[in-house]
Amino acid sequence: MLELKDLNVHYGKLHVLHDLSIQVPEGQRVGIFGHNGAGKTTLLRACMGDLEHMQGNVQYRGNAIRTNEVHVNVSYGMAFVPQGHNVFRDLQVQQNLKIAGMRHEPDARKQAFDEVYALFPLLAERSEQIAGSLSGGQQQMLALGMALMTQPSILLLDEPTIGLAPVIVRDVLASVSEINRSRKTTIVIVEQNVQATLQNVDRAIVIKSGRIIYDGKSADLLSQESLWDLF
Ligand SMILES: Nc1ncnc2c1ncn2[C@@H]1O[C@H](COP(=O)(O)OP(=O)(O)OP(=O)(O)O)[C@@H](O)[C@H]1O
Repeated sequence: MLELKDLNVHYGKLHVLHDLSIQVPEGQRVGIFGHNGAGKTTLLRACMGDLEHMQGNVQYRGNAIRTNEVHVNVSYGMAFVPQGHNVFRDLQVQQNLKIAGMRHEPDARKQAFDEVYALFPLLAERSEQIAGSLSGGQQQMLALGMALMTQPSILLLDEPTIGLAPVIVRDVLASVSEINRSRKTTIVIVEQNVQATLQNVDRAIVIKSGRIIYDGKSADLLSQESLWDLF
């Protein structure tokens, strides 16, 4: 379980997140939506402890998440894929995956490789290709694969479909759902592609100016398009 209780985040004088309390059970897929600047990225960074300061309580699987200790928080089973294609462009696909799985012993790394290649056969086919020569969608698959090399129990994804063509958006979101289905990985995904994402998550949270204005089943939000005017 990921638990945020009375979370407040400021950047200097700017109060970005206001008294947020959210509980994400194991294995749930949660979509976080809202306008630019609503505080979605800040929320993900708070979950990882990737902030200078925050007030309130963030816990993952009973472990207190502390700021400035991302390396410790990762060891609790968390992985964060930030916005953009976070791959080493000059290295091969397999070298990218190897670096991401560096902390593993060889046997565990082999298992992680097998798992990633089973989920993304395209990465296996292109294991020797230079990452920078992959398409945008393929690079995003590689970024997901790299996150999976740490064998996380929760994946925090910041706009993984940004800049991708609609058909590729669907592929990336379907891959995220497949990761959840096959590995039971909890998913927290920030997205601007609201409709496509709602079809791939169980729960939707809408944030406006750092406050939760909707928290409910994604299907309910999907069927009430009038609610989309909220954000
Ligand atoms: N490191 C920072 N220092 C100062 N202000 C910041 C910092 N990061 C974000 N902000 C500000 O905090 C607010 C929330 O930003 P955040 O990136 O969390 O929003 P967001 O909902 O993810 O937006 P976007 O969709 O544009 O990524 C914005 O006003 C932003 O300008």
